[in-house]
Amino acid sequence: MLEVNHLSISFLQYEKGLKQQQLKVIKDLSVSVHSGEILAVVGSSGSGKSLLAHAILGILPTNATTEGTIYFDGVKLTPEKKEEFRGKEISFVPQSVNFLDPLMRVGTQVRNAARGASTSAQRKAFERLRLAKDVEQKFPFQLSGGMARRVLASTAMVSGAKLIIADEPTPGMDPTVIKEALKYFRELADSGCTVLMITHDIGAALEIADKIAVFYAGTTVESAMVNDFSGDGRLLRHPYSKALWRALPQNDFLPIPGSQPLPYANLPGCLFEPRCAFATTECRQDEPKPREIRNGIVRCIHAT
Ligand SMILES: Nc1ncnc2c1ncn2[C@@H]1O[C@H](COP(=O)(O)OP(=O)(O)OP(=O)(O)O)[C@@H](O)[C@H]1O
Ligand code: NI
Repeated sequence: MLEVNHLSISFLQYEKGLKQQQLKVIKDLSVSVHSGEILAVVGSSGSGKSLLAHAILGILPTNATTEGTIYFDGVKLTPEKKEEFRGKEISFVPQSVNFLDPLMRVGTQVRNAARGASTSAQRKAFERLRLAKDVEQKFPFQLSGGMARRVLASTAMVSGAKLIIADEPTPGMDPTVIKEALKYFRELADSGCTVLMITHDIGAALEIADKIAVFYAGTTVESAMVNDFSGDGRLLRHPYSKALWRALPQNDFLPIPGSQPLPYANLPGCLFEPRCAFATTECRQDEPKPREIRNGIVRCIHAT
């Protein structure tokens, strides 16, 4: 249903005076999701998760240049196609509540954004996400952060879209509402909808996703089945995925020392090498190419 192949995104930036430089923030990123599946995209802040969503939707800023191809339901997504599908076949739950129109009552917004969803569908979604009846009459500034996020999620839920891209849909929500929202996404997927869910919350991802794509410094280091995240993490293929898994409170709770390289660091070899406990001199030479191992994809020359 969705196939992103070798996506790269650069931003044109001005340095001192009129000198310009291309800053590559996403490099050779590929992901694919089948219909009825939930793919969770996890990775630290700044790894390129939102940019992937914006590239699929065609809402990158104008100083961005992209390479690579994106297919949706067999159709190559050109800028025209992206605009045609946006809000119809492809629905978006944005990370920022600033996507809400400050001057429009939220009930009307949800129905408009979902291209004419019925009032009863909108009310059902609000009820499920525990938004009181009077919320539809409110303006965005009258909502709390968590309420605004529930309004944004409702839009995707009533849209009837074939593909939902949800960028951090749950922060600020109560645990019971998070559970309900996740269940809602799962039901939509079970009824044939495809979901790409971007999240910091690996726990939430593991609860509902079929597959997990792990992002690091603008690329996918691993795509794994959800069941690979279990036990001591030995089924995982990349040292970063294993480290993420072990950093969870229910596991060893061990943080990973160091930090993600910045886009302009321009490391020659593996981007995770500086933080990797298993790195060898070969890791510093070439960028590892994606390889298929045990039904997953990994970018690490040492993975088995
Ligand atoms: N308009 C822009 N111009 C220049 N760089 C940008 C722009 N937008 C994003 N970036 C850079 O691209 C990288 C990826 O950003 P992105 O928003 O996709 O991260 P993210 O994984 O969604 O992070 P978070 O989890 O914090 O939402 C970051 O290094 C960011 O600084
Ligand atoms: Ni983001």
